[in-house]
Amino acid sequence: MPRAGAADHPCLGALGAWAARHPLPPEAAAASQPWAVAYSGGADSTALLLAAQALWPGRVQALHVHHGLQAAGDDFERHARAACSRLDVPLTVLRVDARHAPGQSPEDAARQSRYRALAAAALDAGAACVLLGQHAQDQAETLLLALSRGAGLPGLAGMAESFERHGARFGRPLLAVDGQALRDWLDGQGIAYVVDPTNADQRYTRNRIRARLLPAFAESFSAYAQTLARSARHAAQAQTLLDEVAAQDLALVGDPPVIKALQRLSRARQANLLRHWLRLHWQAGPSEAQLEQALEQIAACTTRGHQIRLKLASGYLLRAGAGLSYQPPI
Ligand SMILES: Nc1ncnc2c1ncn2[C@@H]1O[C@H](COP(=O)(O)OP(=O)(O)OP(=O)(O)O)[C@@H](O)[C@H]1O
Repeated sequence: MPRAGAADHPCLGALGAWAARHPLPPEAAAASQPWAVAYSGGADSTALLLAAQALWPGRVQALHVHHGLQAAGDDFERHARAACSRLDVPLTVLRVDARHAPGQSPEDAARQSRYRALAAAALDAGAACVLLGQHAQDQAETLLLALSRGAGLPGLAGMAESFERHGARFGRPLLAVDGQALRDWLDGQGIAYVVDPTNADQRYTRNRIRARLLPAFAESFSAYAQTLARSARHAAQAQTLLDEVAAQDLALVGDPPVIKALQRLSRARQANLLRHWLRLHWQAGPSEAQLEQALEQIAACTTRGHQIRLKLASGYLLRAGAGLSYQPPI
């Protein structure tokens, strides 16, 4: 791989700026903890791996997940091994069982098991953070996907540039980097990467958005990736405020919420509190119709004998004495 640390690498600036915005905790920085890069072998994570290696030589580890789902998985692993050996970057290959449960989408199952495996491997390796390769067009797709599903603010906030999952820290330093610029750079350098054949499968909504919607957007609004990203940041900021209000309200009405105290809040604050409460303890997200029903029931709950039992997300909201309780699915 020629000129791996080239100064014109389109991800270098973004990675450095991201690291400055999200400094490592002092003990991690002092111990020179390694950075883990989630390396699929595709263009985005290849560019990220090269940028990380250029910025922190000798402190980068690659993590490659073999999902065991498609025949091409073995080729991806072979490619990852060869590329990391050329770059002199230590690589850990993680084999996961990504089969989906009934009712779960295959992509979601693969994503869940991937994050779990990456987090466990990063903790094992003592890595400070796992870096992911999503770029500006991925963020735009995420936003359009959220809009197409009628998502609320958490969905419209798009992908976070730093978050914690399964006890590990993750980062997405390339969210403002143009995907085409990154691929052009790799091609110009003669750096090979794999192309996942399922990315072209138009049965997936995300792929249809990428293949049809984004080109149409780009034709009419050349700065669409930046403007959509700005909208995502506004939504994320508003969601942070709503979470703060919900946390204050929850402290006021009790956890689990006392019905009489809940009824004293405005309907919008009740809805915000219930969403927050369900997400906080059970990562559950009720539909708009379910939430409306819950609010009706809470408003009608003015006598001792009034029972509440209704489906909320995939569990049940119940009345338990003076308060609410939630029964998650078994
Ligand atoms: N099999 C994998 N092993 C390790 N990391 C992965 C794997 N698949 C995805 N990732 C990480 O998650 C990010 C987003 O994944 P997604 O499936 O959206 O992208 P991708 O098309 O695989 O991207 P890339 O071009 O980097 O391969 C990737 O950039 C990479 O950092």
